[in-house]
Amino acid sequence: MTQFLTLTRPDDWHLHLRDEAALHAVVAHTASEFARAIVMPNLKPPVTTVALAAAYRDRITAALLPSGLSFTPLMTLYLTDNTPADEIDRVAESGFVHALKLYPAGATTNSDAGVTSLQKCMKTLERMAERGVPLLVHGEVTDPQIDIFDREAVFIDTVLMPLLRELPTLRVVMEHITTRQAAEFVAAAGDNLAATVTAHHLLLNRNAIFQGGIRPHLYCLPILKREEHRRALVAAVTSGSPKFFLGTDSAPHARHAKETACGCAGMYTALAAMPLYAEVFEDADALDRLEAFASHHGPDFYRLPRNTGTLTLARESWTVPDSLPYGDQQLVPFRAGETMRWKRVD
Ligand SMILES: NC(=O)N[C@@H](CC(=O)O)C(=O)O
Ligand SMILES: [Zn+2]
Ligand SMILES: [Zn+2]
Repeated sequence: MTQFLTLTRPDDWHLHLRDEAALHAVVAHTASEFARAIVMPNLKPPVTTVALAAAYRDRITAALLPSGLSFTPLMTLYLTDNTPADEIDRVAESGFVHALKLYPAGATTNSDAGVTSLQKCMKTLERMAERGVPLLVHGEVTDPQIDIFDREAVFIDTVLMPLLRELPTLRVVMEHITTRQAAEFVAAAGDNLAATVTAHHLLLNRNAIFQGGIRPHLYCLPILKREEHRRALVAAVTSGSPKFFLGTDSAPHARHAKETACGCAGMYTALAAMPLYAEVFEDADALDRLEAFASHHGPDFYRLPRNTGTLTLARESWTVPDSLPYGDQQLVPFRAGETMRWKRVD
């Protein structure tokens, strides 16, 4: 049995760091495993311009200072109906903003300012295709008539396919994919389409949300799906295809905002993200493919250099804390109170 796992230092290609006290509470967890992360822009108000992204990047760097960890936040902008095409030129020339994020209005946490119709953004999307700036998509339709478990598959057919037909060179990352349909669509598409996959969608199916009672800490968007879909995701990430890479979608919300009559969507996996992915790959008998998924495919897609340092995990059990400090509140991490199989050792 493998006892130590040393990998090129990985990156997280989908992360929520929040702001202020929350940012201070979480950023070192990510920076202790990952060299870089694509930082999501769904703050309140959202990060819609290169100038706002520069200020947010500075707040992240300042929050990390006490830890002494080296970490590069890769910034993104929140696409709105009114993002001017000229902002894309500023992105392309910035050197630190790496993508724009499409939140269909109303699809998820802090998406109210999101896009109401892609038709309103065509000039801006054309400029992104010209300048090679990737579009990251929360791929779910928002039509309340569509069953929540079908919203990703319907998004592919009704939004993503027409968009890629209209702009065949646009570079797109389908974020946090959760279905067989998404895995198959991405695998079969051109090099300009890739996907991130979370640890929780690889580890759990939708039964987990209701095991012995309702479990608000396992509610996220897109919602967990059937076992058939989880298996398709595991097959995709262990296939060796460069189109799939690591994105935790670690999304902290205070305990009281999760344990309530109408709880927020999001799981906090950043405390031990790599040990979670290691379980998935080990259980699929594919530990030798973890490094490419976690450390190679992402930078290759984003046209960035791979990291030079390493990260080592050891087979060593430890117990995840029941809760973590989160400003003057609490944060319940994924697997709270449970035992982990792998531990980061440097
Ligand atoms: N994934 C989630 O359930 N929540 C994310 C938003 C998102 O990535 O859709 C959040 O910001 O809380
Ligand atoms: Zn999302
Ligand atoms: Zn997210």
